[in-house]
Amino acid sequence: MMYDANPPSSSSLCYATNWMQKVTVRSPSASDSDLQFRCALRMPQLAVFLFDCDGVLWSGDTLFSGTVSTLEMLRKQNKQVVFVTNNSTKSRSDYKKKLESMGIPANVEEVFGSSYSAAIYISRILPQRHPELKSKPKVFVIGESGIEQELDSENVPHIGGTDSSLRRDVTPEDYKKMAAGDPSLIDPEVGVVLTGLDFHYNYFKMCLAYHYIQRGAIFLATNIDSTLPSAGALFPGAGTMAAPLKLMLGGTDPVALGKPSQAMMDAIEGKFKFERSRACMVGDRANTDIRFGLEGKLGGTLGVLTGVSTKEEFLDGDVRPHYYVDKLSDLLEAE
Ligand SMILES: O=C(O)[C@H](O)[C@H](O)COP(=O)(O)O
Ligand SMILES: [Mg+2]
Repeated sequence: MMYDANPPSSSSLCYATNWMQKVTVRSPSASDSDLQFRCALRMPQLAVFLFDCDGVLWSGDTLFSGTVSTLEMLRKQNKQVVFVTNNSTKSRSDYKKKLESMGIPANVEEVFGSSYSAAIYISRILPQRHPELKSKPKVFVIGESGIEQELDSENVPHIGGTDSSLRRDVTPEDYKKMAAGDPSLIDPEVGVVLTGLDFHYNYFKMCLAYHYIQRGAIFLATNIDSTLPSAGALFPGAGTMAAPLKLMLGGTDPVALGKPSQAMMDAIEGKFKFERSRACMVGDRANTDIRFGLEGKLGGTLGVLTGVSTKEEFLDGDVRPHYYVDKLSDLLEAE
């Protein structure tokens, strides 16, 4: 069922036009009274759909039913589909494989992840703002291979990440070396610390990241989502990797390059050349996906209740989508 998350007060039943014609819309106002729908005028205009992944298409490795046919329906109506994920553990080519393994045709060009957003920020924007990075081009990574692959795609040197030699306890010798800035542990060419979702995070990596930042490395994050939806439940998100460093740094936040960062929106707009008024962001999380679409002044934002945010958040929170659905495949009702 499709809902309009911020309806005008009056309640009257109306039917959407064009491809949403058949969808009965219900006003989700607190009393859940019947209907108001303002998007009818806008919906036919929407030509580009930016799709969040975790919590919208799937939960971990479990594809939500109806996802394949919903994307097929949109593509059949010549709507452009772009996959915009904050999950930095996979690269664009990894996502192409995952999408295809789930029956969703996709090409690398249709995927825009936070790891790619971070890689192009570090390779194309940061050097202009920080010429000192010429002598410190390396990135110390907290994260998985998705980040490493995207940094490689932009020829950005990096250490840490999936390096298994870091998956160990810290020794008294390590403390001394880190404190002294011993190059056997503290690489003098590291100018950036980049944190993302890391399934192998440990005290040693945290120590190294902190000591690099203490020595002037720029503190970046692919994203700072607090939780990760998987198997229908929530788990520590990428933000929990940056949080200990933020605490140690007295509250300094990293620059986050994933949703809702408008640097990412600008990069996506630059790549896909779309009119923002004709684009809709579809997401399960109010403070990343929906904020991304609203602050990006997109023509529409659609919340999906199969992931992180609740109906109450979409209804009464500070960040309200234009519309929301219980699940993505509800859009099929329109066909
Ligand atoms: O912790 C994270 O990185 C996020 O929960 C996760 O990756 C979100 O991915 P998205 O919903 O943007 O596809
Ligand atoms: Mg999501």
